Amino acid sequence: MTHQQMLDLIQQLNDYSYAYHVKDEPIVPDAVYDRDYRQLQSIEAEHPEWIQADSPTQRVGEKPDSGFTNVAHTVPMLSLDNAFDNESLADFDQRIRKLLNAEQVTYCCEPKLDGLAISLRYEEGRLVRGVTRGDGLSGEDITSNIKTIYSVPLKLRTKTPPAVLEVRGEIYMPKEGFEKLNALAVEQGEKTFVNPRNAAAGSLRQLDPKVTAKRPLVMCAYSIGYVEGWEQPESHYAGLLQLSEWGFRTNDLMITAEGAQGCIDYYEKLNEKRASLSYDIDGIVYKVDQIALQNQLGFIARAPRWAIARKFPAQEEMTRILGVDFQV
Ligand SMILES: CC(C)(CNC(=O)c1ccc(Oc2ccccc2)cc1)c1ccc2c(N)nc(N)nc2n1
Repeated sequence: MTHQQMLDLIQQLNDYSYAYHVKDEPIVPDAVYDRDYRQLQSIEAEHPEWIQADSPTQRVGEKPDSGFTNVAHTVPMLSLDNAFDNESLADFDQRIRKLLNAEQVTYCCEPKLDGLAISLRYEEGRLVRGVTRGDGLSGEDITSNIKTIYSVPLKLRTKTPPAVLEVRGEIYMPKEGFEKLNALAVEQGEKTFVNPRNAAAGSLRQLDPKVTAKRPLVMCAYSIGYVEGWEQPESHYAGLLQLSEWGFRTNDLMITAEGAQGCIDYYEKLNEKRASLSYDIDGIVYKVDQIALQNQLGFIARAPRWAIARKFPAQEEMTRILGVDFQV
């Protein structure tokens, strides 16, 4: 096989993986993926000098020699103010309309996944670093573990990537993967995790990427952070669609809605769906969709004035563990 044929094989395998892990629409049976993957492994064994950074064989590397280093975020990872009821959502909308002197504001409404926040840095379209949120100003460099997650693209799916792109998102463990992981832990007489969020956190804290690679982790993008050499779209929602084209998983339940009522309707709808989702959510994040309006509104201390989280009632851990509903 020639060098170009190997490059085509890498592209083919990455296309299979994008379809399966990002779009949830597999285009080949697993056996085909495995056969092509093994073929790539044997070519790379024959020609190590041909190995590419975005080859799927490069997802599971060696342990970092000593722990995780601390890295400063280029742009802080901000926290969110909370709204606890519909009235405070209405107050949020009213405050914004007043500050903007606007009749009605369009919001981007996104499920708030119950996982860990992460910031990914791409240079010329290639993944160079993955950093945990930490205290918002700096976090731990867990790149070796991040690379093992199939829904994290090793290379952006575009020939004209931004010079620098930082993407923020959530790493989470779907409920089914969580149940299977705990069942296996019980079988092996090991510690079980209390909930998917803790299981995801524990999996990302592993020093050995080979352990993380065996954990069913998913990454969902929710924000463009720092960017260089690319004209950002005017709307946050359009920015997320662009991320999806570049190879990131975004949440298919996100919508744009008009005003406080649109946000309240979305809350009621999602609250009904919540128990049937394949992953845990702990609320909704509402964001002013127009970037120019976000910039006009700015931030209060470490939270944006233009975004707010609306939490669902805490899901009783006992309900989860015993499956008995304690809501009286
Ligand atoms: C809105 C934001 C706080 C992200 N945005 C930022 O972190 C952020 C950070 C600097 C920004 O601009 C600055 C640039 C320089 C200095 C200060 C701010 C803008 C946004 C946020 C936080 C958590 C989220 C979550 N769990 N789920 C979803 N779905 N969305 C979320 N969105």
